[in-house]
Amino acid sequence: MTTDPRAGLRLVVGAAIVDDLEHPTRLLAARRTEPPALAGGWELPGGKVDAGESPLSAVHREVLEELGVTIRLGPHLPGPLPGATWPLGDRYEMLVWLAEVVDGVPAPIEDHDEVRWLGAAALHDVPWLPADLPIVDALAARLGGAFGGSPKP
Ligand SMILES: Nc1nc2c([nH]c(=O)n2[C@H]2C[C@H](O)[C@@H](COP(=O)(O)OP(=O)(O)OP(=O)(O)O)O2)c(=O)[nH]1
Repeated sequence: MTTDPRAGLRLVVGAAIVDDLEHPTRLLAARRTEPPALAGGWELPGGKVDAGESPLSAVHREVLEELGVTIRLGPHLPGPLPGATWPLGDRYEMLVWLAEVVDGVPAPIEDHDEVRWLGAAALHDVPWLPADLPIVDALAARLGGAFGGSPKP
């Protein structure tokens, strides 16, 4: 018998908020304040899907709670796991959508102390949480190089 090493991962949802879904030039990054082990790391706004909640409801709820904005979702940014999710360590997997703001101005209301719009040249200027690095690289590729890619070794 085989066991799926990813079975039982808790689902997290994340929004890759860009300035314009049709013509993206900047990505919104948010700096975490909690827990201490992750504080100071930059991430996509989002969070855990609550019991009985749909992933769609969860991503809208989390972004509104954290940044005070309403978003419109674009396509998924598919990850490598079976559900097109991205691995976040060995406890979580994250479903990511591209998104844009339709109401409000993003502010670090809850769980973050800074938000920043990153253009192509600055995409890797912030210390992303380790699990987010491949996601940021995929965003760069997906968006046609508008954001640039990882620095070449
Ligand atoms: N939201 C989010 N979480 C991420 C990212 N990258 C990453 O490793 N994580 C981790 C951090 C956490 O361990 C976990 C998500 O939990 P969270 O703390 O954001 O969830 P939440 O807002 O529902 O928090 P809580 O109410 O349970 O405290 O995934 C990311 O880009 N966005």
